[in-house]
Amino acid sequence: MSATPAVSSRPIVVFGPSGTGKSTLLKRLFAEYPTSFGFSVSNTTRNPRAGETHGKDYHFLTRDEFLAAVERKEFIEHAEFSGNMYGTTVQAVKDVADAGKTCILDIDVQGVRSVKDTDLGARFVFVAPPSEEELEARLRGRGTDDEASIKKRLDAAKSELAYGNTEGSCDIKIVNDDIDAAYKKLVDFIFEKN
Ligand SMILES: Nc1ncnc2c1ncn2[C@@H]1O[C@H](COP(=O)(O)OP(=O)(O)OP(=O)(O)O)[C@@H](O)[C@H]1O
Repeated sequence: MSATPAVSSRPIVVFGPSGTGKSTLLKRLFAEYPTSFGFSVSNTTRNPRAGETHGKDYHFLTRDEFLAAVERKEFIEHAEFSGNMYGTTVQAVKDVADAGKTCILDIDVQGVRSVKDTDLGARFVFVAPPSEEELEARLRGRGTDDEASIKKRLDAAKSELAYGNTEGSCDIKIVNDDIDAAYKKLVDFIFEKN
């Protein structure tokens, strides 16, 4: 068995259209290196559910606290879903590095732009589909979205692809054609083997 490579404090931002395979790649990464990586703890204004712990599952904030943190520009990204606010702060990402892990951020293009405006020193991975046809096939094959949601995701994919293909948007573009090859590229990039 090979030794686990040294952990970097620089966050890794993974972005790309919905259905391109980000979760699939990250699941494999976390399974292979269970102690090296972490996700940041999100903030939310929704009420805790049974068994959820403040600071572990979420940082639970009142709406006023949340809005004050937005005002202080503490958020990388935030959004409202069914009446509750959710978001990721710069501090939450730094907390992961302070715990000795590399923070992985799986975010959209707006979030990517926002991370670039911080002092996090992140590295950026654009996960691209082999083609738009294959992306559509994967979204359908996943079986988690209805027709309207698939249309919405494919629409959003166009601007995600355009951004990812822009010079300087990422440090590496990984075309997720063959999953094993794509995963190897991801690992080599993360551990700076190339
Ligand atoms: N290289 C690959 N070849 C074929 N199918 C793949 C490949 N990678 C992922 N898939 C499949 O494509 C579908 C979408 O993958 P996944 O859910 O990981 O995408 P995602 O980018 O995380 O999407 P979202 O942003 O919506 O969370 C899944 O059914 C997954 O099993």
